[in-house]
Amino acid sequence: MATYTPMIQQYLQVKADYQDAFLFFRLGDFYEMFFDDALKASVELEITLTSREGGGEERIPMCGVPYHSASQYIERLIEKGYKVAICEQTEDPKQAKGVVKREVVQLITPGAMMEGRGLSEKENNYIATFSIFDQESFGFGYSDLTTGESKVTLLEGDTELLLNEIALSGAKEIVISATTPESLQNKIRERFGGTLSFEEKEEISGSYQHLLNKLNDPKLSTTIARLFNYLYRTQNRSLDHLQIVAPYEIQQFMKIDYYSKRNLELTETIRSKGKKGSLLWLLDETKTAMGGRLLKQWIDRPLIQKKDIVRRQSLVEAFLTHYFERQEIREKLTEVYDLERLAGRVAFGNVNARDLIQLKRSLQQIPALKETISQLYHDEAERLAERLDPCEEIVDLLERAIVDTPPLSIKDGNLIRDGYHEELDKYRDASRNGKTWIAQLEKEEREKTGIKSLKVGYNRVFGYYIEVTRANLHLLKEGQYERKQTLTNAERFITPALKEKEALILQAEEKSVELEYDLFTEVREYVKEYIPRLQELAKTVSKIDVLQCFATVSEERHYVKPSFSNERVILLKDGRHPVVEKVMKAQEYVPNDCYMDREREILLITGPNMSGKSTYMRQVALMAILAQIGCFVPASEATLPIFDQVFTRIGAADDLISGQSTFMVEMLEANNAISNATENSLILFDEIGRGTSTYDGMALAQAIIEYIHDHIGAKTLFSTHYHELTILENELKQLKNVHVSAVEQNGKVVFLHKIKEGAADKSYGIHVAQLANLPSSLIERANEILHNFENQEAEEVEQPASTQLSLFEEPVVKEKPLLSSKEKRALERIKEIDILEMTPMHAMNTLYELHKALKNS
Ligand SMILES: Nc1ncnc2c1ncn2[C@@H]1O[C@H](COP(=O)(O)OP(=O)(O)OP(=O)(O)O)[C@@H](O)[C@H]1O
Repeated sequence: MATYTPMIQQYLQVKADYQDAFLFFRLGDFYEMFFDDALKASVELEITLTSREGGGEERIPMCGVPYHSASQYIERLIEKGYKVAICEQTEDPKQAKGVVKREVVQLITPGAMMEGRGLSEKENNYIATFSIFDQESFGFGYSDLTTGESKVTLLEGDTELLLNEIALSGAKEIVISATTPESLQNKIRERFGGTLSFEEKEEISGSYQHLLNKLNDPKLSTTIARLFNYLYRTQNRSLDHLQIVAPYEIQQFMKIDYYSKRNLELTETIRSKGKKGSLLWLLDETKTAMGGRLLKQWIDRPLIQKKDIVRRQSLVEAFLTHYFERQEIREKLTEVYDLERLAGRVAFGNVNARDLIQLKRSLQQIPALKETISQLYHDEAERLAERLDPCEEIVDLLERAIVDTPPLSIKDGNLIRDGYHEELDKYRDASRNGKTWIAQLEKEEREKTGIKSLKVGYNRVFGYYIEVTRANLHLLKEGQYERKQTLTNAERFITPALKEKEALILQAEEKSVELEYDLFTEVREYVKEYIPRLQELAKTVSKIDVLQCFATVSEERHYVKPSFSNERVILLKDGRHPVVEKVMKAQEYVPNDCYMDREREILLITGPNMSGKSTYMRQVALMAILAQIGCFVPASEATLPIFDQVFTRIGAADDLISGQSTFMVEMLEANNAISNATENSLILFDEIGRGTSTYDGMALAQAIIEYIHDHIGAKTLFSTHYHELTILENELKQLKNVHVSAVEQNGKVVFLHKIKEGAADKSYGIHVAQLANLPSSLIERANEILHNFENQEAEEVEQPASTQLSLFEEPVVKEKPLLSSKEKRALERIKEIDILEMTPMHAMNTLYELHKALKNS
């Protein structure tokens, strides 16, 4: 084995504990990386790879980043899903015997970071954990280190339920025990690509025991303890901002599985995976980062208790009907900084004076906010107003202590106000007096020497000096000043008195900078005591923000307050798809009604491609979700049941990740809906069965519809291309046909996007293909084939037809060659020939022509 230098040995020792992270090893002004870390980091960060001697036989690969700009490199690695261990010198090099002691002071990971580009201000940054109690019982929890929130629940069900919760949380990192089955670990990696981290310690530590007070099941406590142990171990600092852990039950909320959530594009679009184009994007009229995060949480978990929904609705109404107050509230909210994350940074110790000024400004908005909310004259709103805590003590302290525009750095002074601290004022006086003395000196020396251009200057190396230009040097007496530095055009001098003052000034300045830092830390510690109050305030402010946001969107987009039916009735008049409506120009969107009750549990939707079937189905689901998060809905009148669950099978864009065939995913999702839906659920099935052969698909589609009809009774919107299925209306009492209308004008299809009763009479697929500009010869050919199919069908119908489609027997399809138009013309010609009237020559010629025509067909 190579005998490395002591420093490299130290590196290897530290690195051994952080195998899965890049080790940023502090050497002077750089963080250096060695060996494999260096090879990998030089590629990932596009930095130069060098090497150094390290005692071994070969040179050691090395690369490094400057200490002062390290954060941007760290962020880049974290964004790519890596972890970074920060290893600092932990003793003064002057006192070190041998190699300076170094330790990892913080592990930065995708789920545990306090600042940086990877953090989106309107999104939580969750780190999750789970414990496996037995095959069908799991503990699942998650925290946001930036805000200090944590939640935990017990899940009774199979691993799919667990995977679904993980997916819904959107966690960037999952902390698990190394004993977690390999297959489950792989599934998590495949499906979510999040970083996995390991922590074995489940014992509850005293440092956070008090945060578990609300957890009445030890399983909940041990689950979240694993996560806290990981955070305490890797962060190595105060986590005083962690809040009391909130238990939750998934049954308290509308259940929308991860895939349905994606299909409905609730928080991101399927294609771009971005927020733009999602329901969240449409709704986001929040003014604060905290409000933005809460909005996303509300969309992720719609309510199912009528009283809770109605409470939100009535607040939204109060905000909506008070236009001017709402505008004022919105204005005030714009001035409110991210109190939640700020509280986290105060605890973490990385808050600066500018943050504190922003905290002060935010808190200064609270009294006016309180006042305006009281003017809504609404009981619930009044309760919100009462909970707004202006934390006057902090405002007062910050007002007295910190200057209005402090610098970014907290180590260079100029942060603390005059008059805040006597000793600091003394130092400042000393320094100011010294400077006045120097200004005075300049004046006196000019008079004394008669040199008008004589000046007193300062630089870091020589301190204060008197500068005289070369041309004026002759005016100085011999030995008047002590020569210090010669420049091309001037000489610089000092005097003992100047140096004496300089010492006083510099000493005072140094002392005041030190003192300012201490005072700032004191202020920060004081603010730390207020973290729980700030967090409470943040919660109330974010709630107000989301409620005003609902009111704003509802007003701007003309939404109505839905009422809730205990009779499981859906009545939507002039319903619109909120997002499609927004991206379309005004008035272009065609509103549609939807009526469903106990007699109309299933709507079978037919209509041409592109006519708006999916849009219609989605708009019903989105309205249900909007209603259950407490927002108003895009319709002129709306009554809805409270749905316990929403299931969808729409589109196929998202199936690639799981590595299953589209059809398999389609069936898995259908199964998921069928086995979990109740009569209080909403099911959207968009062209189920399309992924297999026509007859298979049709058979499955029909069987699924029958099953839902006979055994579940969930409200179901089922769109299909199989016109044959429309006869089901005759047999299934609660199924009704509706269609999206289209008309044909001059051989082209015009979509009306209007939902009408009854089945569509025609499919317009080829017209749509024409719209998509497929070659005209191809379109012509498709029309021909269609024509043939239709003739063929007509012939088949002439045979005795069964009233129901035969589902499980292979239907008899006559083998018939399909003829091209040329062939058809040739046949027609043969039919028309009167052979008896032909000469042999004429017959030969005709045969030749027919052969020629058919040869190229
Ligand atoms: N009510 C409406 N008003 C105006 N435009 C609409 C409406 N509904 C849908 N559209 C427009 O029609 C397009 C096609 O809609 P959608 O995807 O819902 O059709 P589809 O019938 O489900 O089609 P396919 O059968 O091919 O999946 C949408 O992108 C939208 O631009």
